Amino acid sequence: MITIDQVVKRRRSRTILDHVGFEARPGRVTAFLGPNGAGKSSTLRILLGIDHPDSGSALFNGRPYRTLSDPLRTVGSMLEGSGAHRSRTARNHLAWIARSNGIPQRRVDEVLDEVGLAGDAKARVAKYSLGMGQRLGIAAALLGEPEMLVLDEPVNGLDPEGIRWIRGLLRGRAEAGGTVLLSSHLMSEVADAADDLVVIAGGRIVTTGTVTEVTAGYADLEEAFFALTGVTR
Ligand SMILES: Nc1ncnc2c1ncn2[C@@H]1O[C@H](COP(=O)(O)OP(=O)(O)OP(=O)(O)O)[C@@H](O)[C@H]1O
Repeated sequence: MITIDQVVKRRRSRTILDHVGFEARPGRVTAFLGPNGAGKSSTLRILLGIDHPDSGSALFNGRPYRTLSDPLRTVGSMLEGSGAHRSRTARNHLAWIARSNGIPQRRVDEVLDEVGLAGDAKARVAKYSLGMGQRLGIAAALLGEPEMLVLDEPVNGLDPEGIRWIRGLLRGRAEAGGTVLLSSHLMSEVADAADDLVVIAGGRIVTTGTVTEVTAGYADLEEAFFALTGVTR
């Protein structure tokens, strides 16, 4: 269970997160949606303990990320692509993360297989496409077999087959009882894969609910997104 409560973040004189609060529950895929600059990454950085809020809290099963005793086995995360150094291979990158977190090396091959990178595992990350980098980031998130996943814009750079693949992966994790939170600025590409939606605009949560609840009264998902976020087409 992920619980974000009344998070406020200021940058210089601007309030970029204004009492942001929502939950992502076990067994469900929660999509955190909003246009560019809405505050998605800032919220997820606070959740993952990279930034501090000015007030409020962001917790995994009631605990801040920084206090988790075995973070990679509890929460798998991806922020801004793979995070791998360009000169490394995917296998080296994952093996290093596994080693430094006490995760068995057999998991490296398992996750490479799971994300479809087994055939490219020995290529340097510099040669990877954007979509392959996303798959590597997701592989790292899965290494510790965590019960919760937090992914920032995971569909970015994926082709239609990749988007279908990630939808299936996220659904599978939720069906196995996991908690899945992913952000996107593309409503249509993730809403189909989601159970619950959280929509943010201008640093404020503008709506939360199931897909049916959020889209009630609108022609379709796109219409709801544009109306709720004030983005003009
Ligand atoms: N380090 C920073 N210093 C100043 N302003 C920042 C900083 N980081 C983010 N912001 C501002 O905070 C707001 C929210 O940014 P954030 O990156 O969280 O949005 P986002 O919804 O993730 O959008 P995107 O998908 O474009 O990253 C934006 O107006 C951004 O300019």
